[in-house]
Amino acid sequence: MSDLWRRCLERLEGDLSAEDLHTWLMPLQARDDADGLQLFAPNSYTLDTVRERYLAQIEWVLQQLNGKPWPVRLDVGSNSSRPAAPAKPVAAPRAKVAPAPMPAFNHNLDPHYTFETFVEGKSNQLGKAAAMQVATNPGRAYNPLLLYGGTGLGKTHLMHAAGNLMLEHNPAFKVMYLRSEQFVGSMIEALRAKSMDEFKRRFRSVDALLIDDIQFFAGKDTTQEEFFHTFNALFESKQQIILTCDRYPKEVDKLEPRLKSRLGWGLSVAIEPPDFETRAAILLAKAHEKGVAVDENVAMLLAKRIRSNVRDLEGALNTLAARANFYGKPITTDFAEETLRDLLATHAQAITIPNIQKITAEYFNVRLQDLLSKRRVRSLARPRQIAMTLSKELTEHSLPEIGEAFGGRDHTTVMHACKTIRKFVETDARMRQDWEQLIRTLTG
Ligand SMILES: Nc1ncnc2c1ncn2[C@@H]1O[C@H](COP(=O)(O)OP(=O)(O)OP(=O)(O)O)[C@@H](O)[C@H]1O
Repeated sequence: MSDLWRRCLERLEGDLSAEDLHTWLMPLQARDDADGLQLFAPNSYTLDTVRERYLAQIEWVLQQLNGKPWPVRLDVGSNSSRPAAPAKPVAAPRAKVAPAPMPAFNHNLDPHYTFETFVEGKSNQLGKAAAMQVATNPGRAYNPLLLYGGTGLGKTHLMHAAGNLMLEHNPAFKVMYLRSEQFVGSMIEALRAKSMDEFKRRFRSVDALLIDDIQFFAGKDTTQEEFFHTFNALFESKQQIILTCDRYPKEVDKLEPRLKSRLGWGLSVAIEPPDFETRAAILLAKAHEKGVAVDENVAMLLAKRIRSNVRDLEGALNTLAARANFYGKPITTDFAEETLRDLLATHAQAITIPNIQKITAEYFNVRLQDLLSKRRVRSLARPRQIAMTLSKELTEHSLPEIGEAFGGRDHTTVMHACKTIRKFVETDARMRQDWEQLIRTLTG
């Protein structure tokens, strides 16, 4: 094993879990030469994961070990295999083979996540528009841009899309994407190596900093402090900041108030769970992208039954595609029902009116019998309206049926509840959070 790589792994041991280290980094083979370190991954999946999750950290450690930036090249293959076929036959010994040119800047962006591959719907159109504006006019449109919402709804996708578009407009633009854990990891490493100046320079020298899932900063005081200063430096010199969070940041416990206030300086946009039509459209688009033949009936079946998030929808599609491929069968609705029986049952199970009533009552800490009673005090009326609206959105029951299930109420009462709650969800952050949390619990 290359000595440099061994030392790099030793350093990383402190920052990464043993599982991550064994799953992703140990299987890599390394070869170092004068031009940098070459890492070989056993397959492209490992390669993509290493590039996306660990490359920035590896480069950082190598820079610490070598006292200067140290290029890393990632390839599929093994140390003993020949390097990727050169364009022309190379007669000279390996040491003289010119290395492939390194990208000028390691932006960590996934090229598949673009605006073209993002399906727009009511639930995400504001987020998409804002991300496009920011990408077209970085540092000037909205700064920071914060995309927030539940898991698997496309926040990361939009963030990468913005970064990719910035690069398309200007390939020299220094965009840096990283997950918040990577920011934390780099900072811990810098603290340990007493190289905080370098750390600061590195993050402040970018044109656009994209940090995913900042809720992980909660409770990490030193990280927040450092991020706060990075934020200020970038903001003042009009460098673009894009962040994502799994909820409205004001609702994240243990996030410093001054940081929360900074996050509100630009534009915060909620990404909502997609409605039925958007789910079906996303599914067809993903199937097309993956070259999987899926007709509209199958897309509608999955979109109707899997409401939790796009990641689950995509997971179901992948399962279907793999099974269909294995058995050499076309993906019909019968095949989908059969293959995904357990999965669809799990998703269907939670979504009955009684279950919605029970979960809503628990969430708001009220008694189920009070929720269904005629009492009209506000502490009961609001949860009741929410439960009615959830029943309308998440089940196939009609307004009269829902009214009946809620203590024999008229269908106009249910209609009014739905109208009120939808308006509240759009305008009131607290209400939106309750709503999204309940949807997650019911559909997750
Ligand atoms: N509107 C959409 N169009 C196309 N693909 C989408 C859309 N929304 C989500 N996806 C896909 O769903 C998957 C999950 O999305 P993503 O990782 O962006 O979610 P997220 O909101 O960042 O979730 P998390 O908070 O868990 O990181 C990705 O493969 C993404 O491409």
